Amino acid sequence: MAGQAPTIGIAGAGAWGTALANAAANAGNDVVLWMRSPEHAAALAATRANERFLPGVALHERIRPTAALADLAGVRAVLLVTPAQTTREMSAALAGALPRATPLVLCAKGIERASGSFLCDVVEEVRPGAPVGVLSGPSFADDVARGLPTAVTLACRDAALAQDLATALSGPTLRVYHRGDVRGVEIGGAAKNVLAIACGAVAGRGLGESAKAALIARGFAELLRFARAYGGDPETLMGLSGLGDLVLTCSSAHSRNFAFGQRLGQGMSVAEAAGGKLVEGAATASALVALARAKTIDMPIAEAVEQILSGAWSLDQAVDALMNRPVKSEQ
Ligand SMILES: NC(=O)C1=CN([C@@H]2O[C@H](COP(=O)(O)OP(=O)(O)OC[C@H]3O[C@@H](n4cnc5c(N)ncnc54)[C@H](OP(=O)(O)O)[C@@H]3O)[C@@H](O)[C@H]2O)C=CC1
Ligand SMILES: O=C(CO)COP(=O)(O)O
Repeated sequence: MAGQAPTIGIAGAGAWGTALANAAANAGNDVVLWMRSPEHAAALAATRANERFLPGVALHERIRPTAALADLAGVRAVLLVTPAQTTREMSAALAGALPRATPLVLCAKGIERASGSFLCDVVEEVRPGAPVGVLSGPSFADDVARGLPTAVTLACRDAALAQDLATALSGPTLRVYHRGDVRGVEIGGAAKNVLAIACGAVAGRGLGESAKAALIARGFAELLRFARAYGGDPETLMGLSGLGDLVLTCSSAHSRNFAFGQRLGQGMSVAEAAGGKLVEGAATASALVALARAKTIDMPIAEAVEQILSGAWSLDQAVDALMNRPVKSEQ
């Protein structure tokens, strides 16, 4: 990439897109930060802050907000940071704006609900032959934006590209590891959100810390089984994007997925519990469970979350179902 301007493009200026923009700028890059609303872009440019999604955080001076996709045309790589379910429409829009060689790095965590496709497969369908990567790991936007030490993983099938992008994005407070296992990294991010809803529900219902720890451990076993069956490397799942993110998201009410589960556990309806926030695990649960069933992968916790979300089971029924499964060997 010698000779190219060190500019990173970011599509999506919510909490995570804005935090990543600041981190990329801190790492020495110029950043073009795209959002769909021209009014929002004008507000960011005028106030040098994103009060709607990341209040109290100043926008780095090297970030240029824009609502014109064409402004991303010359960048070194684009990080796609809009919700998982917008991946198809956003990659199609970006396909029209970017040269084929520009890598697209997915930062959303989920599985496409309508098709049951992994997000990287969606991007590859829409931009055949173009380089695709995934960035994922334990990282609350607020922490990254405040410059607290954070580590994530960036995976591309092209190992040299993964290393190059990880180096470009790593800075004083964000450490980016690189890896070749795209599938493993994206599975970790997508599935942990569903499991975090279960952990939140247990906390909300007051079922105790022991139950939460059991869910994390047994949830991790589900993650491993699923990843193995769908071509992820189990070693990836032991790392930041798997176990690391599962532990973070299952332990903190700062997570929207955990907080959503917590409110379900306190007795709110599914609609009330979301509270207008993005809850990726709720959007992905049915697709995850359908993929698991298609390969007869045993994922009772993910199944229980899906049954609660679809209204088939109450939380108490889900707990009963999990506790009364036949006694088995731990694996
Ligand atoms: N927040 C976090 O700590 C982390 C989030 N992530 C992941 O990043 C992804 C985004 O999360 P986050 O930034 O927190 O979400 P937010 O809700 O904060 O922001 C979502 C952003 O996506 C934009 N958007 C929504 N729909 C569309 C669309 N159809 N077309 C274009 N833009 C759209 C919104 O724009 P508008 O304002 O116009 O609606 C907004 O800028 C999720 O998959 C999440 O799991 C990953 C790691 C950490
Ligand atoms: O993915 C995240 C942290 O790594 C953010 O989780 P939530 O979407 O649950 O807030």
